[in-house]
Amino acid sequence: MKKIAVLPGDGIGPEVMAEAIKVLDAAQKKFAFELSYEFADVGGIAIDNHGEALPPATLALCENSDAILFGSVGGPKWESLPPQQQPERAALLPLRKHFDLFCNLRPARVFKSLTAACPLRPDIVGEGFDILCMRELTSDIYFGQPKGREGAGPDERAWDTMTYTRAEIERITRIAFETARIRRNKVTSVDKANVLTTMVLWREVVMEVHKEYQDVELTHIYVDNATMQLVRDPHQFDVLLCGNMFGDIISDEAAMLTGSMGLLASASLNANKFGLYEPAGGSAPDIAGQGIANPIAQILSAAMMLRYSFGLDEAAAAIDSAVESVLDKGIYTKDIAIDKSKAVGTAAMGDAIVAAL
Ligand SMILES: NC(=O)C1=CN([C@@H]2O[C@H](COP(=O)(O)OP(=O)(O)OC[C@H]3O[C@@H](n4cnc5c(N)ncnc54)[C@H](O)[C@@H]3O)[C@@H](O)[C@H]2O)C=CC1
Ligand SMILES: CC(C)CC(=O)C(=O)O
Ligand SMILES: [Mg+2]
Repeated sequence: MKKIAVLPGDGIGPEVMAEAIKVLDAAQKKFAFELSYEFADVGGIAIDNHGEALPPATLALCENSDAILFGSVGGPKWESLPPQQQPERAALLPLRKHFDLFCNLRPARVFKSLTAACPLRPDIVGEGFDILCMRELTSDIYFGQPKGREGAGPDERAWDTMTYTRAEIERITRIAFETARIRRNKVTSVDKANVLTTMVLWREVVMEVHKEYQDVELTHIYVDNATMQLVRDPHQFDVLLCGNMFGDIISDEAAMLTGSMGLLASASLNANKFGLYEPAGGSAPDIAGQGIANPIAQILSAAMMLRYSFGLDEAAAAIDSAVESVLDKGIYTKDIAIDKSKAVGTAAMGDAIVAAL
């Protein structure tokens, strides 16, 4: 029996999490494995209920579980709190750091039946594309010290520190090359080495590690060009290797190129393959509470959990196929429906995926 810490969080988090649990329940019956779930508050809801975004009991549950299934945190209700107390900074970043979840996998692929929902020109998207955004998740400007703010008036200033160690770059780069070998053998490293010293080190280390992976094609690209090339010709990319901030930005862009933020799943893993699984998007306050959020990113994140944390490849593949077959039948939530009047809600999408499974 594998124990899952389920942290639905805020906004659409609980809505899409309910559908992922339905799908996991159906997968357990079909493939004869057993999961136990324990739910806990995280993010804004935890501030409301317990006075802090990452209560000790939630962290203890995660420590005593085999994997973490995470929804999303944050929203306008908590935006006026001091920055250090906001749900994203006080819960999600510390969780990633605590478990050393440095390797964030965000696969962006266009489902065949969704090419019409994809914002790219049909001649560009063709039959679809398949990119793996590999984002370093525990360093960079999000974590670098010092951070600060001081003064007042026109001289008031604020600062963050972009920082990477050689070891941090090496470990994510090695995984990028290993992963490319089981994909299409190509790594594009995204940096800004023309301006940032941190990124000069990034590029140097990527080139050094590449000496051990000469069979893998390596290209370097500046981040501004990368965002443009993604729109111009996404087919040129296989594994996009990014630091924390650039990967954050690039993965949202890649998500939308597939049709919606609500489609992009993610896995955040440490060296022992302990993982936190969450949609790449946030709590979507603009649609929360309406029952219209797309649960597919959360469901595919649960499938990634089965695959990476538990080696249940067959069950994971069956969930992926169930999602694909539901989309093939023209069952769409509002974000991906061309004819919005025919869109189904969050629960109906979950039910359809369970039925397909
Ligand atoms: N991992 C996390 O917990 C993350 C939390 N956030 C937080 O979430 C809050 C909202 O952030 P935003 O910048 O608005 O980004 P967001 O990703 O929540 O929303 C961006 C857009 O994508 C749409 N969207 C996202 N997920 C969707 C889904 N499943 N189905 C249909 N549409 C979907 C939203 O409706 C919105 O129009 C903020 O407090 C932010 O800090 C943002 C990103 C990640
Ligand atoms: C707290 C943020 C870094 C969350 C986010 O936008 C992400 O992980 O994609
Ligand atoms: Mg993001």
